[in-house]
Amino acid sequence: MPAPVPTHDTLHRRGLMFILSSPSGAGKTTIARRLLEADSDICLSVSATTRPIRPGEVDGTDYHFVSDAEFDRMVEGDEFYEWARVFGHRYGTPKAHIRAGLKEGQDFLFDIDWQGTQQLSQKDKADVVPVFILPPSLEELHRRLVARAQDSEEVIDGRMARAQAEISHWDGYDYVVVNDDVEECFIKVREILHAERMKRKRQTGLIDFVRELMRGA
Ligand SMILES: Nc1ncnc2c1ncn2[C@@H]1O[C@H](COP(=O)(O)OP(=O)(O)OP(=O)(O)O)[C@@H](O)[C@H]1O
Ligand SMILES: Nc1nc2c(ncn2[C@@H]2O[C@H](COP(=O)(O)O)[C@@H](O)[C@H]2O)c(=O)[nH]1
Repeated sequence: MPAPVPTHDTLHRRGLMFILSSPSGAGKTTIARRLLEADSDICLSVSATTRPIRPGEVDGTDYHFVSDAEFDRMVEGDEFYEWARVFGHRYGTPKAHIRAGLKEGQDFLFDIDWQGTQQLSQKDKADVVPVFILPPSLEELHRRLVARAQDSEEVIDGRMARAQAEISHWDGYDYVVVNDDVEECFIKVREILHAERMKRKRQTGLIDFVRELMRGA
């Protein structure tokens, strides 16, 4: 049977790795959740972490919460795409499914820090779309961490102490968005995702489609 003629609706596209990074409390998890609700074509890359679970978090949905020994086993088994130590705990991206998913056209959303972004960019630059979220001010960042009411004062102080060091990595990102108003920030981030999907290099089915157009069929 002859292969079906491609149409613009059925064009194959390679998936992308959409990364959101920011200092703790700037709002990347909030924006990530909005994006996942609004767009069924992107799914969250659920990281493994050794940090304790927070109230309201669900194991397997927000993170895979694992022991130090389990994390060691995963590192030794080469199960991570990238991993890093952040705020005294280890966090890593399990690589199962991601490479195969990208080939199939699945987009993945990553809520990871600058160390993980560097590692993914070094491995698969063409698939990575790195976005950095900035807070409108350090005062507002502190207010948000306190208002989130999920970390002790000591943990919040530690995260604030690291905020400027995190912000110093802003220039390693292709896109930078200030999260002042959540809705405005979400719209900008969604626009970046939509534009990146249209890049010629990602639309791998274009060659056959254009070939058909050129044949005048
Ligand atoms: N634009 C905004 N205006 C006011 N509050 C916000 C805004 N964006 C996020 N928040 C709130 O700030 C707090 C921190 O947001 P969030 O948990 O999304 O940050 P984060 O960058 O993912 O932090 P972490 O790296 O610690 O996970 C949350 O309580 C969230 O509801
Ligand atoms: N390099 C990686 N960083 C990660 C990963 N998962 C989360 N993170 C980053 O850790 C901090 C703290 O997160 P929190 O949930 O404890 O507040 C934050 O910057 C995340 O983006 C990962 O798999 N790799």
